[in-house]
Amino acid sequence: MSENQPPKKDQVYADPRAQVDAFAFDEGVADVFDDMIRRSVPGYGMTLSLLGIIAQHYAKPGTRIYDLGCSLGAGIASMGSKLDTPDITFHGIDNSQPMLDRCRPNLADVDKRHTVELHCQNIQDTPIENASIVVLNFTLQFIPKEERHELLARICQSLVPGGILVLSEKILFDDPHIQEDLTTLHHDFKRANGYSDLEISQKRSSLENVLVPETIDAHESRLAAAGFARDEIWLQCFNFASFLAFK
Ligand SMILES: C[S@@+](CC[C@H](N)C(=O)[O-])C[C@H]1O[C@@H](n2cnc3c(N)ncnc32)[C@H](O)[C@@H]1O
Ligand SMILES: O=C(O)C(=O)C[C@]1(C(=O)O)C=C[C@@H](O)C=C1
Repeated sequence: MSENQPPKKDQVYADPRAQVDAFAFDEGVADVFDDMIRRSVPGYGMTLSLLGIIAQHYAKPGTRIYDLGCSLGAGIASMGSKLDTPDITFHGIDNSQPMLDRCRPNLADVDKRHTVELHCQNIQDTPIENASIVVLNFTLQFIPKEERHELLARICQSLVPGGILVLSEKILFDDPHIQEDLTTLHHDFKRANGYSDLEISQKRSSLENVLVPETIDAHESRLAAAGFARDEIWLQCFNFASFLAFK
């Protein structure tokens, strides 16, 4: 993602002899993360580019925009590089130092227009205030299920009137046939992007109990319980969906 270096290819799960450990956002993953997420999440590029348009609509002068689980800064770059709203401060939060170490160089354009603060922190401990936009782009799925409500309730309380949450997640389906088919289509997408069957199955094992997806109903019930007045899915690609939630 850095403008100066060619993207590094994700081969984290390509070695047949390697032990498959629980998935972690460590140096090895951070080093190839842009390639990994683009080849793994259908609609990721579209999610990012439309996030820029969403930000132009909902950002309010004198407020903050939070990207919780900002990784390499792709969300902040997409929102901030064209945003003209004055007096915006971006807050990028991630608890992976290897991610944040590689983040700032990707924000050169945003840095010219807005203040950007990066914090290495658990998003569950991050004070959130005066927010017009909060983004959880494929991050809530890594928070223990029973702790998700509290985070969303805090986010809702922090939003200024007219503020929004963008929540993107891998999702589950109640119907086992649909679950099976959309999982197969997701794996077909990965194969079409050059991943081998071994890489797909090793990554699947490593994400087991680390990335815990839920159904659309479960997300929408939690958003309502957390205080959001309404929400809608604005993008879905196979088993990945993004919600817009309004205070
Ligand atoms: C799938 S990545 C997010 C991708 C990124 N939002 C994007 O759009 O490119 C999930 C990120 O959330 C971070 N993360 C997971 N749990 C976290 C937590 N409890 N606190 C802070 N960051 C967390 C990980 O380190 C990782 O960088
Ligand atoms: O590869 C998968 O199966 C995924 O679920 C993709 C996913 C994600 O949704 O966060 C999983 C881990 C990495 O962070 C990148 C992408």
